[in-house]
Amino acid sequence: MSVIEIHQITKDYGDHKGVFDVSFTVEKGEVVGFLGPNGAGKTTTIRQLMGFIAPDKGSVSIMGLDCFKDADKVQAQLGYLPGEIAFMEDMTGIEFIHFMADMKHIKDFSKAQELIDYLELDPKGKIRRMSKGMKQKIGIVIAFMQDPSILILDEPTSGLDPLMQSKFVELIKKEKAKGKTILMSSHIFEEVEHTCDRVVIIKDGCIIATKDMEELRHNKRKIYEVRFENEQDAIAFVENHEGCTRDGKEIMITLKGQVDAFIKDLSKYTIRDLQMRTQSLEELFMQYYGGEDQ
Ligand SMILES: Nc1ncnc2c1ncn2[C@@H]1O[C@H](COP(=O)(O)OP(=O)(O)OP(=O)(O)O)[C@@H](O)[C@H]1O
Repeated sequence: MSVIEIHQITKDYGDHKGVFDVSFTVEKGEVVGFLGPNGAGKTTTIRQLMGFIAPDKGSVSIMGLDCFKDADKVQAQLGYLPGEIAFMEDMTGIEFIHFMADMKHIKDFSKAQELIDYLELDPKGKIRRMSKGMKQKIGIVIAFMQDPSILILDEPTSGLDPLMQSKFVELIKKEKAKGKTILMSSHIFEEVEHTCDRVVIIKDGCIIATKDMEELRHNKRKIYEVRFENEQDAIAFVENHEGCTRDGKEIMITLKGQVDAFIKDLSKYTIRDLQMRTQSLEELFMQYYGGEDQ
């Protein structure tokens, strides 16, 4: 049995909005990234995992419990960071954290204090006067403070500065080392690359790819940028090479293998400059987002 099991769920909001026949699992100890463009259906899926809404069709379970029917039991086991946190704005940060700790029957506050210190959060002020980043840190403290074995995080680093984003990556790595099962949606490719074992990509409410991170790293293509001596040669080269783009005397092509024929063809021309770089994970994901074939 997988820790998280999403089986053929559909939640149809009409007008092609919602999620359609979505299935995936998260295994024990796995960190899975849930990626997709705005409005793709990530939060809608996560809300069904939290039991806030029921699927029209299909089923969602965590540790064998139905996420909607057994919502209370499921939620009690989870650490959850919502995409948009509903705060009690008149409370101070620390009052709100204590309030949530009481709701979750957390007696030992040491983990919460450890997280407050780690995230360099000053929780004394009123929430209504806090920045987006400070509020996000409060959300992270609340999600992690009960030391849950399963974490569901909806865009966890939204609003955090780069230093805090990398501290968050370290936090996920530590939790992963402890065997935690984590599902997190994200728009930040670097954090996904550094933390996830697998990524599930959703677009227009449907899963379009599930990829092992190692496999993705291995499949990264190489991007070649070539500056020709004269434009006519660049034009001729582009005509003979599919997927090649040109800007004046410069051409750009993305290759996976096939490099020998490319270099031999290039040698027929006078070349001013040649640069090669490995495709970033972001560029790779953009192919999925844009719907290009892999
Ligand atoms: N309660 C609702 N009623 C009608 N439409 C909804 C409802 N909730 C979500 N939607 C629509 O369903 C689609 C998926 O929304 P969702 O919030 O799941 O996307 P997302 O992948 O989390 O996007 P983002 O990255 O922008 O947070 C969107 O078009 C959204 O407008």
